[in-house]
Amino acid sequence: MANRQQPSSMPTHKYGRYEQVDIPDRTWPDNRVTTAPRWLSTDLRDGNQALIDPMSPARKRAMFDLLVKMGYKEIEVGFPASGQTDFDFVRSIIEEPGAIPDDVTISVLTQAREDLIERTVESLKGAKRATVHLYNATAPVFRRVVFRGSKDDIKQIAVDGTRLVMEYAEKLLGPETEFGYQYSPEIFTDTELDFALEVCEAVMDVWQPGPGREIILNLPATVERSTPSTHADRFEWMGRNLSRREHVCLSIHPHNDRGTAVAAAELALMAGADRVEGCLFGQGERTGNVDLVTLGMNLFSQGVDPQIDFSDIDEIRRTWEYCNQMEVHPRHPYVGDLVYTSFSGSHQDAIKKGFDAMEADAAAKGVTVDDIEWAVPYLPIDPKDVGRSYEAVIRVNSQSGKGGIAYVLKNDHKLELPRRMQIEFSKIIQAKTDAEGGEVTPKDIWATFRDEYLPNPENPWGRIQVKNNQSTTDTDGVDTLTVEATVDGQDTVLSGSGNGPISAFFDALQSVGIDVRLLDYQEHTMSEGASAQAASYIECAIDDKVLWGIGIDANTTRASLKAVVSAVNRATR
Ligand SMILES: CC(=O)SCCNC(=O)CCNC(=O)[C@H](O)C(C)(C)COP(=O)(O)OP(=O)(O)OC[C@H]1O[C@@H](n2cnc3c(N)ncnc32)[C@H](O)[C@@H]1OP(=O)(O)O
Ligand SMILES: CC(C)C(=O)C(=O)O
Repeated sequence: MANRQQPSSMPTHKYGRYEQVDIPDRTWPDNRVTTAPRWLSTDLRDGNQALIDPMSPARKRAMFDLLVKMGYKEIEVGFPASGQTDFDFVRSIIEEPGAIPDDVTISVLTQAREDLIERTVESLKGAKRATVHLYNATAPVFRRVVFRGSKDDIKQIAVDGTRLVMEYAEKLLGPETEFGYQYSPEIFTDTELDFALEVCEAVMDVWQPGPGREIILNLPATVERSTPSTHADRFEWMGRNLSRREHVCLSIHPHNDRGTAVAAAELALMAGADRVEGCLFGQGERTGNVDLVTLGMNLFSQGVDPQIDFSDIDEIRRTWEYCNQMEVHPRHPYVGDLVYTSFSGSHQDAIKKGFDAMEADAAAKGVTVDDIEWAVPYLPIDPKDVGRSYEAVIRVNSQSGKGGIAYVLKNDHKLELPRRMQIEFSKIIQAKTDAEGGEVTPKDIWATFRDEYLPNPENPWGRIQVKNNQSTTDTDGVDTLTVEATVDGQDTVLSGSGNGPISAFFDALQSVGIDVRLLDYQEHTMSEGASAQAASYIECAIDDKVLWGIGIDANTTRASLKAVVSAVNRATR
C-alpha cells in the first residue's frame, strides 16, 4: 500500500515517548462499564483556576447550585487557602442552612504546606461532609526542577502533609463533620509507577484506611501524555498492586491535552477506577479537564443511568456559560447547537426513514416510540431526552436532498409527499440554494412550497380557480361534475362526466382546451377528528409535461379537485 506522505520539518527530536506498561495479562479491554462511577465536579476549583476572570461569588454560587441540582454528590468547591474569595465562598455555603444537601460532600484542595493546610481545614468548620484534598507532584521533572529533592524528600512532603491534615482536622473540626481525605500524586502520568505506588502506600500508612474509613487516591493525568490504553494499563497496574484496595476509592482526573480525555476516562473505568473527577463541558486548565457531560451522556447512550440529570441540557449550558463567561462550541458532544442537525442529503434521508420506521415499529407493537429502542440513523440519542426539539434535526442547504425537505414538510405541516413529488420539489429547492446559497429555513421551504403548489392568497396566480363544485353519481357509477370556476379571469361553469370525480373533472377541463392524463394519485388525512383535513397528491401528464399537484381540504373530493387545479396551473405558469 502506497503512502505518499513526505517527512516534514517538524522538530520531532525534541520529544520523548511515553513509557508503556509491562502488563501482558491486562484484563481491562474485555470489561464493560455497566454502572455509573462516583463523580466529582471540580468546576469550582480546577475549572475556576483556569479562567481568565475567575468566578465571582454569585457565579460560583450559580455553578454550585447547578451541580447540586444535576445530582453531583461530590463537589470540589475551591482552594480556600488561595485567597479570601474562595475561603469566603466555602464559608458561605457551609453557613447558609440547606445550601449543601445532607448527601453532598464538599471537598477543598491544598498544597502540602502547613500554613495552607491550616487555613484549608479552618474553612470547613461546621460542614456536614467534607474532604480535604492534598496534592504534591511526584514526577521526575518536578522532583528535580520544582522541589529540587530526592524521591524520599517528595514522599516525605506527602506523608507530612497527610499528618498535618489529620492534626488540623482533629483540632479544628467538630464531631458534626464527617471528614474524609483525598491524596493526589500530581503528574501521576509521568511518575514511575512503582514510585507512585510507594508514595500512595506511605500516605495510607498515615491515614490508616479501613472499614468505614476510606481514602481517595486520585491519580491525575495532570498533563495528558499517553494514549488512553496506556492510561488504562497504569490504572490496572495500580489497582492490582495497591494494598488495602477495598478501602481505597481509586479516582481518575484526566486532562485533555491530547484530546483523548474522555477515552482515557472510559478505559480507566474499564480498568477498575471507581471515581471520575472532571468539569462540565470540559472546562479546565489548558485543553480542559475531562468533560463530565460527555462521559455521563456516553453512559446514557448505552442504556446506563449516569445518575446525573441532563434532561435540560440547554439550561445547564446557559448557567455554565454565565458562570464561566465562555461559550460552548457548536459541535460540542450532546449540547452544541449543531450536534443534532443534519444538512447533508443522505443523512437526512436516513434520519427521515429512521423516524418513520420508529413510528411504524411502535405502532406495530401497540406502544409509543418512547417505549422502543432508539434506532434513528446519525442520531446517537433522541434529542428530546436532553430537552431538544426535532426542529433543528434537519436543516436544508445546498448539500441537502429530498429526504430533508420531505422531513420538514411532514414534521411541520403533516404533509407526506409521495416519493416522486419529493424529487420534484427538492429540485425547486435545490435551484433556490444554488442561486442564493446558504441555508433554506423551514419557513422558506414552506413559503416556496405554498407558492408553487397551493393557492397563495398573498400572491395569487394560475389559469384556474375553483369556487364550487357539485357532483352526482348515476346507477351505472358515472359521475357528473359541475364546477363553478374562474378560467383566465372569466367566471365559467365547467361540466364533465367520468368514472369518478377526477376523471369527470378532466373531462370538464377539455372544454377549455386543457388535456390532462392521470399518472398517480395518493391521499392521506392530516389530522384526526371531525375537522380533519385531507391532503391529495396527483401526478398528471399535461401536454408534454409531467407534474404534481396538491390539494388540501376537509372534503376528499374537493381536495382531489384542488390537486388537479394545482397541477394544471403549474403546467401553464
Ligand atoms: C495541577 C493543579 O491544578 S494543582 C492546583 C493549582 N492551583 C492553584 O495553585 C490555585 C491556587 N493557588 C494559589 O493561589 C497559590 O499558589 C497559593 C496562594 C496557594 C500559594 O502561593 P505561594 O505561596 O506564592 O506559592 P506558589 O503557588 O507560587 O508555590 C510555590 C512554592 O510552593 C511549593 N509547592 C508547590 N506545590 C506544592 C505542593 N503541592 N505541596 C507543597 N509545596 C508545593 C513550590 O515548590 C514552591 O516552593 P518554593 O517557594 O520553596 O520554591
Ligand atoms: C490537584 C490535581 C488533582 C490536579 O488538579 C491535577 O493534577 O490536574
